[in-house]
Amino acid sequence: MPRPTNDGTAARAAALRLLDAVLRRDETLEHAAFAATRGLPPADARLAQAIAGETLRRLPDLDALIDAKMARPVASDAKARMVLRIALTQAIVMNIPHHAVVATALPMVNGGPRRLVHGVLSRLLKDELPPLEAPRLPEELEARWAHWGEDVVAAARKMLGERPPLDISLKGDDVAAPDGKSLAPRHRRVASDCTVTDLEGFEAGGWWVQDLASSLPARLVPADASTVLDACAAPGGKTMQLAAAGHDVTAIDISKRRLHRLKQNLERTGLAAKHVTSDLRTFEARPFDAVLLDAPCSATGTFRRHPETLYRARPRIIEEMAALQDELLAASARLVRAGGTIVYATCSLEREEGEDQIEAFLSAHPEFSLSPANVGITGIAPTDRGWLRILPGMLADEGGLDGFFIAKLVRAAE
Ligand SMILES: C[S@@+](CC[C@H](N)C(=O)[O-])C[C@H]1O[C@@H](n2cnc3c(N)ncnc32)[C@H](O)[C@@H]1O
Repeated sequence: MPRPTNDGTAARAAALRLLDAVLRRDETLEHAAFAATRGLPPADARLAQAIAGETLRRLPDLDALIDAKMARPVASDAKARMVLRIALTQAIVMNIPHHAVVATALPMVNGGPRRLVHGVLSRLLKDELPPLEAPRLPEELEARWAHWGEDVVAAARKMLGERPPLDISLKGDDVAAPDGKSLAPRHRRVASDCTVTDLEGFEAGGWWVQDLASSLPARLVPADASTVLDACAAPGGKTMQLAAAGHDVTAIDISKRRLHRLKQNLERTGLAAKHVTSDLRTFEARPFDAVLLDAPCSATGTFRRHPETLYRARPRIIEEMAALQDELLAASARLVRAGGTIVYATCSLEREEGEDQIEAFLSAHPEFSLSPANVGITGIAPTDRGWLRILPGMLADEGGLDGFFIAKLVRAAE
């Protein structure tokens, strides 16, 4: 087990392991953090995650700066480049003194490309470094999102360079909760530079952290739906909304580990829902009045909080996710009663996981039709087709919200 250090090298080595896990092994930062920061004091673990996260936000710009100082090209996954990326991030974004940046970078390349890293880093740190406030997105992603419009891509860049706001959902109207601006019923946007567990009312359990966009799908479940299946439920943000709204909720998820977190969330908030570990595709039950399908996806809409999605969401992953969503939608159709509602959602900015998915579903299931996804929030309105497409740039003056696609599908009465 690594020993705690007071010279900062262990945190940088952990940041390097995190970056490596994301860029070379396609892991999420959250998943990679278990192994990469094991045994580190919490402050070092937090620093490692902050360095890796900030590096991933600005990778194309960091690489351009590095390349300008390299005599010969260096592979994108070479250790020298990884160490230089981490070092530059600390100097540019985190305002860490240059001597500390160099002193913690060089031990990572001892016995390796130390001379190269030292030389390039010295040349880089001599110059005035740009602030990188609106970082470029990876090239292939900028190309993929171009169809949303230049303004959307520009807004995405801006959002990537900013600290995302912290949204909370309230269990009721009179709960103890931190102050903040309310953009929707039972929503509050609070200061983001704080520790969540220190905020007012956390222990009392009257609220939970949930991006405003992520709270929209549950708002579309009809108030008179008595029984609701939360079909991909963990860790339970939407389950809690549904339970707080008074529905009889059954929450299922294929992951036992994630469902355990849902159980803990229900316990903290004192809300009730049945929970079952199950694959939705084989789940059997009497049809529900409504099914909320918050499907697994590439999660590219959450790039502000999870910048690694910008690199993980390659076309093959999107294709695999779309195939799974197709199966999950078919299972949801089987589990909703005649006259009932399916709310389908993905935190993705890819049409394959949103618009295309629903058009294909409607062709294969003529018994379903779209109902306008009106959430009654200023600035968030359904498209002409009736679904909600949440894009970068929406509610920008308020701090924005995650990218999402949400459709409300109603099954014809028999
Ligand atoms: C987007 S997350 C759900 C987030 C959750 N609705 C919330 O608001 O907290 C998608 C979830 O789908 C689950 N999942 C993936 N495949 C599944 C399947 N075949 N059946 C049921 N759940 C599945 C994953 O384990 C994951 O927890």
